[in-house]
Amino acid sequence: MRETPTHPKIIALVPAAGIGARAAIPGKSSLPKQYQVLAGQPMLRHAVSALLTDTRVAEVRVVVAEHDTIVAQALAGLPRTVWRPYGGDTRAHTVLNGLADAALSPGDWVLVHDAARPGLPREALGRLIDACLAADEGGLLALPVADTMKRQTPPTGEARSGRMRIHETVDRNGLWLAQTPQMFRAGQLASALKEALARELEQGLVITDEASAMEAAGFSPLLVHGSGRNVKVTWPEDFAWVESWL
Ligand SMILES: Nc1ccn([C@@H]2O[C@H](COP(=O)(O)OP(=O)(O)OP(=O)(O)O)[C@@H](O)[C@H]2O)c(=O)n1
Ligand SMILES: C[C@](O)(CO)[C@H](O)COP(=O)(O)O
Repeated sequence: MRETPTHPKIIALVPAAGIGARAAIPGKSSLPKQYQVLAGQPMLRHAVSALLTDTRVAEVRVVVAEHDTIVAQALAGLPRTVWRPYGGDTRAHTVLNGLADAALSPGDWVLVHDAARPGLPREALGRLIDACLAADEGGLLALPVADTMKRQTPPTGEARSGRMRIHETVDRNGLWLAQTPQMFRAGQLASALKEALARELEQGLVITDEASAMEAAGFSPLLVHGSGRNVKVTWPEDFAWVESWL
């Protein structure tokens, strides 16, 4: 990476190399969920378009699976948008590959956003950028937990199988649900992800988002109020209700 210039730029990076296993209907072959059409457009196009609504975002870089043949059509004509076939085995690998490929200075900001969150409102994106720039610290969109929280027994297992029982009620006070975008300095994020991936192998550290890698590296990312519309399409039934208000 180059030296940090006086005015760091802000780019967005969209990991879009997943297969959407949980969103697939058993026994039916389907496109990865990011290419499913919602309100006339592929979900990925909605997610990228949402990022482009803030003119401070200089570029959106989409990282897709190596043999992806759909992305060019899905994103055709969008300004300030490029895509690369460097998807990895996990989301963290995909993000790290995307960072390595981008010509970024360590001090540039990167907004990592799921392809599977097509409903990001412009105001929520703006809130995150404003908060991180003002504090000069990384952060993420998130929502305080609104429901009563239960922990299941047995502790591992398919939560949707219907064979789980309650082990205990968990105090929701102070708990948040992490969303994306998650905004960090490029240099710090790349180092944190590399370190976290090494520890994942050696110590079983779990990294499901960029913030978990940053936390493991000793940072305490800002929690910025997200939006109920910024949900992640995860299960088959999510497509219909997310589409209904896109
Ligand atoms: N190896 C991977 C895995 C996930 N992702 C991306 O990470 C985002 C959030 O992940 P998730 O919702 O878990 O997507 P999938 O991994 O596709 O879903 P599933 O776990 O159900 O297979 C998505 O934009 C997905 O495409 C990625 O780029 N590379
Ligand atoms: C990054 C993320 O969307 C934050 O909620 C999430 O951690 C990634 O999705 P996964 O379903 O846990 O793989």
